[in-house]
Amino acid sequence: MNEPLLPAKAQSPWLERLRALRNVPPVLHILWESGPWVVTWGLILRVFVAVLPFGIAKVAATILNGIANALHGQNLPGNFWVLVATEVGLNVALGLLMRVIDYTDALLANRYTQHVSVRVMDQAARLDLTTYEDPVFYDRLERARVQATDRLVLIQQLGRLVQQVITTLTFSVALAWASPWLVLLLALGVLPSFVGETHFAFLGYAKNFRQTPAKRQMDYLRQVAGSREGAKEVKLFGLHRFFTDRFKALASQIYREDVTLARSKLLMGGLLGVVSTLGYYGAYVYVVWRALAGQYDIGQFAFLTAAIQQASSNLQQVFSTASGIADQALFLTDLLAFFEMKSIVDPNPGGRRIPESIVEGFEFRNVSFAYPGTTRTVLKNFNMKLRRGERIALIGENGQGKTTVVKLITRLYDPTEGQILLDGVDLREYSLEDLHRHIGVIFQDFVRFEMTARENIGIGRIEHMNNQPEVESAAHKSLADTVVAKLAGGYDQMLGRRFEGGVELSGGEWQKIALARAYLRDAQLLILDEPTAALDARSELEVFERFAELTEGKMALLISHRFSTVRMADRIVVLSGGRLIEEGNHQQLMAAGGVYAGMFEMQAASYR
Ligand SMILES: Nc1ncnc2c1ncn2[C@@H]1O[C@H](COP(=O)(O)OP(=O)(O)OP(=O)(O)O)[C@@H](O)[C@H]1O
Repeated sequence: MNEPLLPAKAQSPWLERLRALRNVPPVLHILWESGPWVVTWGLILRVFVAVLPFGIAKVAATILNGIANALHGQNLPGNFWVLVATEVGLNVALGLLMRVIDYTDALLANRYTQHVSVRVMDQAARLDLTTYEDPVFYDRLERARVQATDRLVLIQQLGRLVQQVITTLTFSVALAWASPWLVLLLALGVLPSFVGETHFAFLGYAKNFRQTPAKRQMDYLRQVAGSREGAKEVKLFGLHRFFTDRFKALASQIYREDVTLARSKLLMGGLLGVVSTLGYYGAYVYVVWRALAGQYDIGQFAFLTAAIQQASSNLQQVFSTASGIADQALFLTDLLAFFEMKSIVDPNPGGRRIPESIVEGFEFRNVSFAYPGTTRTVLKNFNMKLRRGERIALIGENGQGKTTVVKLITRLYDPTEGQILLDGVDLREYSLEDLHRHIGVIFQDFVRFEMTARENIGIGRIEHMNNQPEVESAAHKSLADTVVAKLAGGYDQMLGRRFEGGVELSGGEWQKIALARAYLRDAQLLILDEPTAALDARSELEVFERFAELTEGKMALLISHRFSTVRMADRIVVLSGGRLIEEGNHQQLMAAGGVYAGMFEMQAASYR
């Protein structure tokens, strides 16, 4: 997962390019899935459009011969005006069909974008947090996101390729019929520009690949300097210039690389273009020469020059479209690689069901843990039990591993060593989805969904989102009802300022809304990480009085730095350096006079 798809400077562009073509079949598959009917119709129309130019040139040649004969005193052929009408009809049909093709391409691009965007979202949700820690993953996700949209070009190119191949074949057969040299001359002229085109397409991709980390940084700077969240600090700390300078430095580095590539493309492209023009005119002069020798009548001459023009430009387009597809296929490497990524945490969908009524509870047994990609052990031989009906408070100084315990019990990560047991069975043996169904958790950095108040609460239990009495009861338990009462739109009030009509809440108000989410869940284990950090003293006391009633008979894990909250727990676990150093209830720990007692006294003293 960690190795980049391409080295910083690609060593073997041709090999990479050929390998990228492996992406075409899966992309065709995705296209087909996005809209089988649109694809089929698009193809049928392309075949018509591909053969029409041949018919048009043939009819034009016959018309020309008719005119030449008439000028030499012979009668016009009987069907002359029918031919003229056919010529006009074919050209009108061609124009119309091209428009219909544009329409089907646009439809397909729309469906493709939607289909792929949904797949990207599904896949991002399936992947575990471990994957999100990895910057390579982030770069890939970023590229995959871009690749999910804006693939109209690829769709058009695939369709055009079919069309161009057919048109080239029809005219090439006609030319080879007249003289195989003509086809050879044209092919020799076109080949060098194909090589040039694909070479630059590859260099372009490699460049974009290299630039992704810098572009991600630029996006970040743009966002932080221009967002509502960043605005306060950017202004007050005078960070504007600092951010723009950093942005400009990155932008000019990217600009230099872009210009270098564009220049060499201009030089080489121009040179190779001359070669193909020479090939084209070589074939043309050959036809002129044979016409002068009396081997072609005027109709044949006109047809052959049209055929040279059509075969040459279509052949050239076949190559450039193919190289464009290879180029686009290279870009899709990331999208497809992203689709194939697997979670490290095994969701075990067929695993055991969580008991409807947990008997013994959870147990951390000799658990050690280091975050992926790091070597520092955050938890060391950690042992802790959480019995049925128990309310545990986890305390410790910053960075001692409290939130990490929550991430492990919810299996956002798995322990590096040791086991977490639920009713004596390793947590990994249970279905992850079922585990999550039985846990209600609100993290310290809970999400403020820019949606309505009802949705913000309902997210705790999606199926009950529209069950008004339940949403209201959860809101009452967490004091969110007092927040909602002040909102003009009540439960349907949009929260946050991103969307029209939204109102911003204070930190404590958001926290009450988030708490309601946990209460709505009706889980066997309720986990609150700093649940009252933003609440005022009165709210905190009220929340906890209710909390005690609400968690009766359930398990609760509470992380807090406020001892007024902590002392209500049945058992307090003190973490230090990733180890459990003390445990007991408030009275026991105070009597023991250890770390807890010291911390408690310190906080109490600061209030006196
Ligand atoms: N995603 C991560 N990747 C690497 N290290 C991490 C990650 N998250 C946390 N850590 C490290 O793990 C240690 C424990 O973090 P944790 O969040 O569990 O602490 P905490 O006790 O909850 O702290 P606080 O009281 O500040 O919330 C910290 O030193 C932190 O740097």
